[in-house]
Amino acid sequence: MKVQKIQIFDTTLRDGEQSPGVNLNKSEKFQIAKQLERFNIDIMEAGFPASSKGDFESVKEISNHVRGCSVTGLSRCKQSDIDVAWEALQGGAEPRIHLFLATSPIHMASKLKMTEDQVIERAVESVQYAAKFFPHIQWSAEDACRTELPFLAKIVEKVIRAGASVINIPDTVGFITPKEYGEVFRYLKTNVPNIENVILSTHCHDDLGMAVANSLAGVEHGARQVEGTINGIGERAGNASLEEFAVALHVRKDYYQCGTELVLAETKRTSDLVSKLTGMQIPANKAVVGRNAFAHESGIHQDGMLKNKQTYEIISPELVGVTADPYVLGKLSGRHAFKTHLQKLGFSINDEEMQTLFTAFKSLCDTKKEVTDDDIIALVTDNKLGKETSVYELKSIQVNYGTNDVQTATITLTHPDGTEQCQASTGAGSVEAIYNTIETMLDVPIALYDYRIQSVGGGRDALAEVYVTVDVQNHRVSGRSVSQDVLEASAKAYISAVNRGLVRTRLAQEEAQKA
Ligand SMILES: CC(=O)SCCNC(=O)CCNC(=O)[C@H](O)C(C)(C)COP(=O)(O)OP(=O)(O)OC[C@H]1O[C@@H](n2cnc3c(N)ncnc32)[C@H](O)[C@@H]1OP(=O)(O)O
Ligand SMILES: CC(C)C(=O)C(=O)O
Repeated sequence: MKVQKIQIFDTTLRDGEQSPGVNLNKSEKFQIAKQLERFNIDIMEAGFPASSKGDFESVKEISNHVRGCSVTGLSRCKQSDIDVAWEALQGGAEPRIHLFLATSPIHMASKLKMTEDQVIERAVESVQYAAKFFPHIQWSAEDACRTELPFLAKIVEKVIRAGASVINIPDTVGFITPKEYGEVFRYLKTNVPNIENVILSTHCHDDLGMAVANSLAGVEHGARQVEGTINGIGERAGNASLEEFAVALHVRKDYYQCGTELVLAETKRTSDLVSKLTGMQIPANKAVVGRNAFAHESGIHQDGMLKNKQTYEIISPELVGVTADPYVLGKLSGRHAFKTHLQKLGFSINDEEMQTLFTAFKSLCDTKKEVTDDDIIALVTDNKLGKETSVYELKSIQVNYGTNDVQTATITLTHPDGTEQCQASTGAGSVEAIYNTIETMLDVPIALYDYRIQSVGGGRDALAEVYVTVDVQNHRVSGRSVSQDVLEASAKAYISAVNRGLVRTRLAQEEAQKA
């Protein structure tokens, strides 16, 4: 099968920056440009040089330093814009200008206030003028998809004759459907002489959610360049998302018989960088780069995936540089995924334990939105603890507090072997005094990692709920306790975390011995 190459024209730094709220400085634009170079795009639209001094400087810097692709800048059909663009782009390896002029009746009459003939004349003049400087000229018919086809064909013919080597057919307002867009390309191919000598390009907006589908339709009808942005950012609802387009071509090569030369493994990194620097968050369910794009939560899907990934996965996450665990445990998960996850966490569980743990897991899921690894470790250790008698227990606690004093806690603790010990220690605060005292009585070193307190219920008799996270011999574990008294809840939460830590340490030793 012969695979036809599609050129990727990235306009993240131009149309992408037209996203409301996005404003990239020179250094941010340069960082994105270098990542786009690693992504191996073919053409990078670095900005609109005549729009501001800052954008001019950015385009110039990118053009002078990016070598892996051709750098271009947008320009109105206006000599002064073309001059500024040349000044910014002339240091580049393959300088290219992107000229545009609107061709739809509404844009010509209301915005440009020009007749059809004037628009043709201006377009031709501008291409001819740009040809004095630039070896490559792209010309775009702004709002092409609301342009009458005979007029579109006429102006395209004239600008080709004037020297344009790429003709772009933008769906500026995201209005067209895939079938109609294909028709536009088919019409131009049959009605414009010498059109085979130029590259036809798509540029689709996503107002009706069809930007990627339209770009693919353009490719099916002869477009050999596709414009878009990373994460689909851009004016209004954005542009065609390049990562979605490229992965669609890759996965459905059998159908499109076309491909890009993008380094797809750089997809996620590129998307993350653009999201970070533009401040535009990626929706979790966004195709290819969303947090959930490769995540499977329901039991039947997870079971299928564990048996054969091809049951539910058409894109391998590694293809686009995603490494996250695909299995999300939640209330819709089943036994197969739960057991596999326990194994990943280092626990081998027999059938009887599995039954108890799975029931406990399902009830936890009914009360908690997201079940984390910490929760699952707590389930396993609590299951073991439930059968244990050998744990530390708080027998009594007394705290001496004074505003000008160091605080003192006196604690009686029952050790796992049944013996009792009473000890006192000081601390800068009451909770610290309690934790210092408990630590002096334990056989293992404990490091406090996190402490949080909240009230349960309202009013004077509200309960105190304390969460504690500690490290016990390299195992991070949490404990929780609720009590009428803040200090008692603090002590009990700490001891509960320590008990879990000790069980976790012992389980790890048992697993190591088995291995
Ligand atoms: C579809 C697109 O995404 S096109 C790109 C859109 N991007 C941008 O506009 C971002 C950068 N733009 C800017 O910074 C400013 O608009 C500038 C610097 C380009 C121009 O600013 P101003 O001179 O103040 O003009 P303003 O933006 O208000 O109006 C645009 C003018 O350009 C004209 N114009 C619009 N498109 C074109 C074109 N392709 N070729 C020639 N003239 C054009 C308009 O008719 C209008 O002319 P008028 O002043 O004679 O009425
Ligand atoms: C300048 C052109 C290509 C454009 O951005 C559009 O029409 O949307």
